[in-house]
Amino acid sequence: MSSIIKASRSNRKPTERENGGKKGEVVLFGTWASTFCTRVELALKLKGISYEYVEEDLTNKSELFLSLNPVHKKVPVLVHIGKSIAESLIILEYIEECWNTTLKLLPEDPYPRAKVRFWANYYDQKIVPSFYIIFGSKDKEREKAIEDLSQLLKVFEEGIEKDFPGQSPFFNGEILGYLGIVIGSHACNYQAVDEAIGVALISEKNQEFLSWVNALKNCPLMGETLPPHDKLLARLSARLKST
Ligand SMILES: N[C@@H](CCC(=O)N[C@@H](CS)C(=O)NCC(=O)O)C(=O)O
Repeated sequence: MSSIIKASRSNRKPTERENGGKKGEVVLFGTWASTFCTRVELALKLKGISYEYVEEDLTNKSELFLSLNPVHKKVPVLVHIGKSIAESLIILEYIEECWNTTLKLLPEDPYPRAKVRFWANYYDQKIVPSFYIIFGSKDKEREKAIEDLSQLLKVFEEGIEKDFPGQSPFFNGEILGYLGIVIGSHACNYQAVDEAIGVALISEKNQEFLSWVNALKNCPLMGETLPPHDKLLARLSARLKST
């Protein structure tokens, strides 16, 4: 793995057990603009796990990468002591279970735990695809797609308020939690998308959601892990021009 880019990244020194004891035992294959990879980086940093980062060129996927995720052929892939794990939500759960002596990403109680997983799943199944539809459409079709997103966000807002009355499920106490990672890694990029498409992605009707996202954006770890705004904007604008 000569192309491995050493990528820091922990807020405190990990214990030997946490980092597996040897350099290179945790390797993340990702790409800088991927919100799914940001999720994994956030979880690794929160748990204080040292890792190496390999930037994968998705236009020319390496044989090594394809051998690690032969089913979906997508980033992120986490390799832990030579074993590969794919799919960001599954990787988050793996990290939570494997490094279970450090801070927790998920609530301890099974019921709120299940609810957090439910809303993370809703976000990935319903909301993430609607961002792609907005990005890939124009004019009236885009207006309709933005309205559809607003309705999905309304369901999300109402569901969160009902399931977590008077508390934020996005943080575990003061610390970013599983749902905060899942939502924030994606939605905190909304300004770059707004600027690229020239329309506000999150409607005025979803002020609640916007306030949650802005709270997540203010979290220092989120700020240092998200892709840089200008670089992302340039990437999105180039994508739009080429379609
Ligand atoms: N459901 C997957 C989605 C991952 C995904 O879509 N990754 C994109 C980058 S953002 C990718 O690798 N695309 C390459 C391809 O589709 O060939 C997850 O949660 O990990």
